[in-house]
Amino acid sequence: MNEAGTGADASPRGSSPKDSSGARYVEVLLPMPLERNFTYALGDIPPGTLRPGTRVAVPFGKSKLYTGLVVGFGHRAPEAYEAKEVYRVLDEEPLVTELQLRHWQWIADYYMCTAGEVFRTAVPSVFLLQSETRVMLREGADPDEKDLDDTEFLILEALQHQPVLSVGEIGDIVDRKSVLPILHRMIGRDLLVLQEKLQQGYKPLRARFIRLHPDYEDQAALGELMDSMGRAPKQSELLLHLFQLRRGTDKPIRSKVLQEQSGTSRAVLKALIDKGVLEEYFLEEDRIVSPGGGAQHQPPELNALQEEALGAIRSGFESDRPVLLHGVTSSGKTEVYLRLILDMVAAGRQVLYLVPEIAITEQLVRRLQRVLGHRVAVFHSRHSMQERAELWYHVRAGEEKASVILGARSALFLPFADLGLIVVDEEHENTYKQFDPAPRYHARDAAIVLAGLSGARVVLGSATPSIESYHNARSGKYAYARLDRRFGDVLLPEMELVDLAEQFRKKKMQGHFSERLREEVEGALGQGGQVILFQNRRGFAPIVECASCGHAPQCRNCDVSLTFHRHRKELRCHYCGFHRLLENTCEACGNPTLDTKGFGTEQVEAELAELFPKARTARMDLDTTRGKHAYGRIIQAFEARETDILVGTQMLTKGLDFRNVALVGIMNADSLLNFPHFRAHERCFQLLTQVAGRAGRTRERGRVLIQTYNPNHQILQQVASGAYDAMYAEQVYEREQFGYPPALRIIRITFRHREYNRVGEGAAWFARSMRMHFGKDVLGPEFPPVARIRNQYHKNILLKIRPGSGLAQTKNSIKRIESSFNAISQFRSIRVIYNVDYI
Ligand SMILES: Nc1ncnc2c1ncn2[C@@H]1O[C@H](COP(=O)(O)OP(=O)(O)OP(=O)(O)O)[C@@H](O)[C@H]1O
Ligand SMILES: [Zn+2]
Repeated sequence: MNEAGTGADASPRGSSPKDSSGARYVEVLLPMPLERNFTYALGDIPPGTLRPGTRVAVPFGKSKLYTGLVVGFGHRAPEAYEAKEVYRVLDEEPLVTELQLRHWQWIADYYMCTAGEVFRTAVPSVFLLQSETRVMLREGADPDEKDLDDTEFLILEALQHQPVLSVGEIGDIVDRKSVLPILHRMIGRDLLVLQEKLQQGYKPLRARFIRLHPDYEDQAALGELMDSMGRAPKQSELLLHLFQLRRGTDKPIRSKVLQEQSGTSRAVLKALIDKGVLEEYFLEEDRIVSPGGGAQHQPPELNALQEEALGAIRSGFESDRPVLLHGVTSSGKTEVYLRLILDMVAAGRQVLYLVPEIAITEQLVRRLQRVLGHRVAVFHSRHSMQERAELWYHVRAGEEKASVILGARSALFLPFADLGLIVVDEEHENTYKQFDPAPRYHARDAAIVLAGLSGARVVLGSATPSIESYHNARSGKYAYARLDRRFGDVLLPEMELVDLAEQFRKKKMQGHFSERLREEVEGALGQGGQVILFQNRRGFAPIVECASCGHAPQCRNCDVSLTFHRHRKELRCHYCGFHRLLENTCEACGNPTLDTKGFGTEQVEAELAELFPKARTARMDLDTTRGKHAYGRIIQAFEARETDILVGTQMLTKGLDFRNVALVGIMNADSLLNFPHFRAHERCFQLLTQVAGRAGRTRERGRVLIQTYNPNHQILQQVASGAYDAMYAEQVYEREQFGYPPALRIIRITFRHREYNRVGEGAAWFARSMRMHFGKDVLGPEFPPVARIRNQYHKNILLKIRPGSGLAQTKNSIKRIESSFNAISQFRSIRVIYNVDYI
């Protein structure tokens, strides 16, 4: 089964007229991987009520209902099948703009998927009710019976008996024709919600905040109060600290901070609350918006370098090109974006601020809200569907509270009314590329196309630009601005490479800590500084091996060794989540001689407890950050200096701004160097430079220690000396030699099936056909390093596309090969997956 449906009978897409007058048919896009749109009859529906982007409920397949989008109009019935009738029109105003439809079509064409797949990804699922969608009563919903019509009443009653029902089941209970629009309306009125898979470990992060009771805001009353405090010195001390904290800010004050600052106990605070002098209240941390609405604070003055960069960006905009802002870590790129954002907001246009990972942007949210107030909204995949749906409408209406949208790659799909600027922060991050499922788009590149359609500006920012973007800047395709120095002229951290082989030989290792690293950690802590330790593997040890027979426990679904997690005494697969308890004896030979190899963050943390028993440590990796607010908690504790040493994986690298980090230690750089990928060296440079960039950002120069067995490796030398341009020159040269981007474009084609032999035969057949067209530009098929994941075998073909060889034509040829492939019965069940611009 090919992912894109049957490619054979594809009809040209997007060719039908957009004008509805006199139309009797509509062309409907369904949120599924179908190669073409379906035509439906309008029946009694007046065509004037429809526009492209309006949702309609339509039947599809055997008596199933789907939510589709009108994309065109027609006067004649389709020839191949009898058109069914549209059941209902779901929107008065189109949910999706015509500009979005054009953008989706570009994504579908470029990334070789269907517009239906883009539709499914782009629109929050709450807008896409279909027969299988499961709905339930919203907790606490208590509608007045008067406000309900008979059908609504019936639905609510049915849901009281059976808490979860599918849309199809509800359709059977009431009149099936009308159920979708009614449900959409009831969701809009907050009576129903979709059943969502609950986030694992989800708990809203609520913190206690404290304020003066409004009665005492009055000067006279306050004076009286302070006079009466004579016999309670601790209480008056605490009040004085509260006034101090309030000075110059109107941010909410956390009870905990007040207690710490005043050095008083909870009992003192409690006494004042009981007296009615103070009030305690709760807020969810990520909902804090500066009170009073509008912008509260002026942004800081830019320094001369920042002004210069700002000027360069603005003149780049004049030339209608995207601008690459290349600024070393902590050079103040964010403040420069802020100026551009303020310009745009003042002009009444919208801004999209893309970040690689939304969960770790609380710091950034706070920085933006300080200046922009309530005009910033966060689009977060962990927000409830309701919240995402609301934001959708705000963005579409161009409301003030949706002036600036901060989000990860999917925020690109919001229905902007008037988009003026897109900021792509940390543009080099590979999380901008969606890997699975289709559309496998690159958000940076799709953002540039969206900006082109919207008449918006684009600024891409990074301390370590991707080779592609820097290449585009050098060739003049992008304009370029540079920030070479850190803000406040703080020096970039001093880097030192520590030779692990030598340390072992001289017996200077303790666990995975060299003598140098131990000294530096001690030194940093001794001076009240904080430490970040980076290890790119989670868990305790990636491999468990029997010392007697050499057996290493493997995942039963994937071709990988299981990782040992000591805390849970478990072996876990990082590909499929399979886990089991670790036995004391080897499952193969029965000897109690199991040993671990390699190490992950959990082990680093355990060693720290022995080496630095007094230090307060925390760990940030996938295992410790599953809940919605887990990142936030770890980051805030580190900011508040409640943690001395933070151990983590690459999550640590993404734009965090800590003030007090004196030392960054890279536990082992070698696994990054030896990764089998044409981008390995580029990524290693980026990752290490970014982690290193967390050190010494504000006052004193920070230090970075890199432990490695390859201290003379070119890339590590380049990291240590901050030689981005040298790294770039070398990588570009190599990629030209071996034929990789940016010299060429690549498409990776993956074949996936449960049976090893079938994948092999199918991929071989496909590769042979491709070689007839493309000759030597076809590489493979090859099994990837992990050939089986979740019981599916994978095999890859890589196609290299030379400049000027017609991308569209190439894709058509591949699609034709795929049609023939699907005509061969034993191959039909093999999934074919395209990844254009595979990174
Ligand atoms: N003009 C300014 N006035 C005052 N403080 C500034 C100014 N510019 C930057 N800073 C401060 O300098 C620090 C680094 O700035 P910022 O976080 O914007 O750097 P960055 O270039 O985005 O860094 P990175 O790429 O490492 O994320 C921040 O704490 C920021 O508040
Ligand atoms: Zn597995």
